[in-house]
Amino acid sequence: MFSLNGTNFPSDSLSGVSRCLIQSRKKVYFPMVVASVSPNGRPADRNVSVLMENTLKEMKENSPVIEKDSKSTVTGGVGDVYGEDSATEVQTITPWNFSVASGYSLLRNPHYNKGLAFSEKERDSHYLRGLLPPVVFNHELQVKKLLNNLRQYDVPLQRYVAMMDLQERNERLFYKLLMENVEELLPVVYTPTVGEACQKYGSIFRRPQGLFISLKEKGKILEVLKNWPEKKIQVIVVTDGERILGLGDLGCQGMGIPVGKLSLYTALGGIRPSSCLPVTIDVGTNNEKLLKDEFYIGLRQRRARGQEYAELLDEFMSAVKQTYGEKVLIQFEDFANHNAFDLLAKYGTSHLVFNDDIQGTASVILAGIMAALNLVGGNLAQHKFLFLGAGEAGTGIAELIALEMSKQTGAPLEETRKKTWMVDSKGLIVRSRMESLQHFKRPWAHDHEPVKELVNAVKLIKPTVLIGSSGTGKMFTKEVVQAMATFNKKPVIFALSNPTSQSECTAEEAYTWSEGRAIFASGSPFAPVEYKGKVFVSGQGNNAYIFPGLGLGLIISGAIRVHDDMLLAASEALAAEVSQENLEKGLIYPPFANIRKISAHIAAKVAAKAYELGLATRLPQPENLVTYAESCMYSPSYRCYR
Ligand SMILES: NC(=O)C1=CN([C@@H]2O[C@H](COP(=O)(O)OP(=O)(O)OC[C@H]3O[C@@H](n4cnc5c(N)ncnc54)[C@H](OP(=O)(O)O)[C@@H]3O)[C@@H](O)[C@H]2O)C=CC1
Ligand SMILES: CC(=O)C(=O)O
Ligand SMILES: [Mg+2]
Repeated sequence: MFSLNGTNFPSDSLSGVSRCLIQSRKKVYFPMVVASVSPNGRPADRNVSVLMENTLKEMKENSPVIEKDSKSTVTGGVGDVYGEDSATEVQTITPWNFSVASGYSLLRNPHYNKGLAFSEKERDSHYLRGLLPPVVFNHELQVKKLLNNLRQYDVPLQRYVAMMDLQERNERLFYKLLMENVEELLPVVYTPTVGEACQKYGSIFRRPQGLFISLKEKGKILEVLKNWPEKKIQVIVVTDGERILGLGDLGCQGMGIPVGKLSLYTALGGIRPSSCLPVTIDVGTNNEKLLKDEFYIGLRQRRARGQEYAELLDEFMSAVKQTYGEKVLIQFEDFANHNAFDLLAKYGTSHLVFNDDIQGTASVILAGIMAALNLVGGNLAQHKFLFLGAGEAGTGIAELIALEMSKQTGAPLEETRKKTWMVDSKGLIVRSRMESLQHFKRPWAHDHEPVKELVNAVKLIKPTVLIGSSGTGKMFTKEVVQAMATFNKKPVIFALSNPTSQSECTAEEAYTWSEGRAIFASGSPFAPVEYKGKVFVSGQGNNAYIFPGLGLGLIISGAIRVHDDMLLAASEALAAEVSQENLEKGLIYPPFANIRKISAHIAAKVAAKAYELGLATRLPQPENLVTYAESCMYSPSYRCYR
């Protein structure tokens, strides 16, 4: 008989190796799998078979964050099962703190499955004989095969489904494939394809991903969080699905976004997948088409508003803090603006939260502008900005530009904001509209006569930088782009709306209509364009450049709050990664191929800022934050199971 935190088990119910786990003093043999407990609480036999060997020292070294990358076959992480505190203690067995992985179950467990890459020895020791064909593939060959398979699909959604299937089957293979082919596969797991996937989520739904918290779970969210199999969560991306990209209210089907964003946290920012939690809050949908769709997966009711909504969100935010502590990062994603700004203001002072659409986007676009200044000349304060779209993305970017300008010139924010103009669905935002404006638009209501059409606003304001954040496609017409090109030698144009169908213009339109003079970036990627014998490559102005590195920086420093200065630091770090060679091609963002290195630099700057502001709790501050950030990143290399 032995006891695990008060629960007694017959000693023959665990294999010898697991007894070794309990008994060993010097080395801790830490099972990936503790036990499968039957309803009567008895561990099922043969389940403790996959072991990772780790010394206590290694565990302590590994403990701060995520995962120490390691070339070793056996180390490579802490807390994959229990988290850092588990090094010396086996946790109480409850239905949610163990998993089964041996033999057939091992092949069905995406965290540990290696498919054909299981070695002969592993096949022997982990009851896999006969469950796999005789061939052994290495990781590289598996990646090659999958890439070949993916390229056979002509329809992007088929590729998306294939990638999700892989993630559900073999997580490490999924991440290796994604990380090594990030430029090719980002558009599959992220914008634009993830937009279509959300629209059709009900039809393509196979296995649930992430946590669904609906009004039905009101009063029980703490329990719902316990149903999630992982205990050590470091990043949560949460949406309520009301503004999914530029596609509007997709209700519960917005889950594709947190899932996609978090796979980028891992692939681009090195956050361990098991510490990422995608969440969709389902308060209904006002999308009539979905409400009538028999395959819709969410609550079939119109959206809850007011107190009912606020109470559910409040319960969620409290439950998260109670379950995962105050250092869990919560990223708000794709909320409609009537909730987004309020949620950020409400929880920004009590939780480690940021809104990706408002703040992450601001940071990435400010970086792009900083890089563009190398091409167009002048400093920030010498430029004039016009936005189409005065919502989360638009006003978020505008505010960060004003803040940076204020820091650079010493001018008050009220002054630097005057460099920015905005057009919404009712036309130019001017002072005479003040009374009817939502609060986040008011700082941008300057003195001017009313102007209805964008093209007229462009002609009157004469901006040097035009930014589309309207969620409405094709708004940068030929006339608009040509107007920009009449008074700018090199007009800077951002068409940020996602997915591609909602882009304010295409790369081809921007280059052709400006006669090859535009400095162009877009939210969703465009293929290179040939114009008059020259090839133009455009950058992707997407918050995916920022949030993975920002998150990594917050985690490695143990930050307890997000501060605007961290966003500015992230912008500077990203802009510094744009090489002369990139600029010569007209690129104002570095290639995504280098994103892990870029994320480490962003993380280091963000972490340094957290220490400087006294918001970091992980002490002492590492000497070299870049090296430290890199050393903490998740590696998808397979582990050798003993
Ligand atoms: N590239 C990136 O990294 C990111 C891109 N985005 C994209 O930006 C877009 C907007 O997102 P977000 O700011 O959150 O959305 P919001 O709903 O908060 O804001 C949209 C704004 O666009 C205005 N608008 C809509 N249609 C028109 C039109 N035909 N003419 C003029 N103005 C219009 C709205 O006007 P009104 O207020 O009058 O209704 C509103 O001000 C989305 O497509 C999203 O995918 C968002 C975040 C990041
Ligand atoms: C990129 C992103 O966050 C959006 O389009 O909403
Ligand atoms: Mg978003």
